[in-house]
Amino acid sequence: MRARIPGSKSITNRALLLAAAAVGTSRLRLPLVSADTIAFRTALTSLGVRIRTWEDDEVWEVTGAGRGPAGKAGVWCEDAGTAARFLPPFAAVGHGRFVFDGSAQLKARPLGPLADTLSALGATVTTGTAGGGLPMTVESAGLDGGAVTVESSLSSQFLSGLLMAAPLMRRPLALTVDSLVSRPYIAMTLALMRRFGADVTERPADVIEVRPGGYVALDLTVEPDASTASYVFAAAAVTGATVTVPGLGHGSLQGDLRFVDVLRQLGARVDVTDSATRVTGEGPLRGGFRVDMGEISDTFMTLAAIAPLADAPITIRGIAHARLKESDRIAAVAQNLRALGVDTDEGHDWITVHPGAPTGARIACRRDHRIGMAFSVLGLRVPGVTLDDPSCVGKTFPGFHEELRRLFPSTSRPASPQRQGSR
Ligand SMILES: O=C(O)C1=C[C@@H](OP(=O)(O)O)[C@@H](O)[C@H](O)C1
Ligand SMILES: C=C(OP(=O)(O)O)C(=O)O
Repeated sequence: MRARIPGSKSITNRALLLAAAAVGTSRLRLPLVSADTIAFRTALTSLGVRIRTWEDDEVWEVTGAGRGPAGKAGVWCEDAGTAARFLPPFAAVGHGRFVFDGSAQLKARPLGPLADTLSALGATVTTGTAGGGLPMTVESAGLDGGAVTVESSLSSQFLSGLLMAAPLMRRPLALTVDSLVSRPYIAMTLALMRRFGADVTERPADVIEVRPGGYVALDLTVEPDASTASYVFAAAAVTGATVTVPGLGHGSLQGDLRFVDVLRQLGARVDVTDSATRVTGEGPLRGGFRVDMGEISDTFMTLAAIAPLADAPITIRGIAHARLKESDRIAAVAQNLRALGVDTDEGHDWITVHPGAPTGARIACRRDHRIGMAFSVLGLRVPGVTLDDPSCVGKTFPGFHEELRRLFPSTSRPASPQRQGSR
């Protein structure tokens, strides 16, 4: 079966920002169209960037001015971490006063290290709480660059935002990276910056140097989202089906494609080519391992939700920063697994899931799309798994339930809002 996986959120929102910072008109083909990317697009529009959509949203055309925004603006980031972390540095290389705000969920997520670094670079920044958080006000008259350290143990997004703004600074910027999580997202940022023409050098000891010179407009086709693909790959592994995702293969910019290595460890067959990735379920899942998912933490819930079906415990570690996302994801996964009758142990940065015979339960999604999607996969094997908020998937994959039903029509599938009447 060929899955229809929408475009990468991380690539879409980076490409929107880089196109907005470039001189000229860029075209993004097959962007992700979901709450997170529409929020990012709308936020850029509030900053004065011209964006047009064509062909039923299959092409987004962005006209950049080659500089940061000017004037005064209020910018609504909704639930999007990428908007709250990528847009303030872009505003700081502009001229004016910009106020960023977002949902209660986003307000609870950290921004302190970004505020500190922007202040060290010369912007005037205030945040909603002492530790940093929305609303964030940025007042600036452009930035000079220089040498700063970016504390990156809570999120890599602070560093990505600063890096992408750096070519619009007046002088070179040298960033020393301290305690980086989610490292593959920085490789994605640097790769996309280079495609848009930036001059970037990675030096020893985690120093990244970016020289001024701006960006040039580009036409870019967005790959399918690898984090989203984890759900259909896991679904193949637990049902014995074969699922192929075209357009995701060797050369992908997304670290989360490495989730298939975890499925291989569980006993699934995995084939990755230049143009596609295919996963086939091959009998019972083999547990009895520990895996560090700190670099691919958006996919740890996909593994944790199917882990009770394995023949031995599975420990996932290195994921403390997953407590700072749309929900405290370690707590959310543990709570829901226990509600399903599955033994679970957790610590600050790890979770152990024991084998079990999960019963049905109503999953508490905590407005977290990935909790909803991960437990829907378990629902393919366990009758009576329902979601308290099926529409939470709209943050990154509004058509998730329909696509899972299209791929697995005959499996006991509970998560559909229509059939369960649980909306
Ligand atoms: O840069 C990005 O596009 C992202 C980075 C990751 O966040 P952290 O760096 O906060 O772990 C990831 O969880 C998020 O979904 C997208
Ligand atoms: C953490 C996530 O989103 P963001 O940080 O971009 O809001 C996610 O999509 O899982």
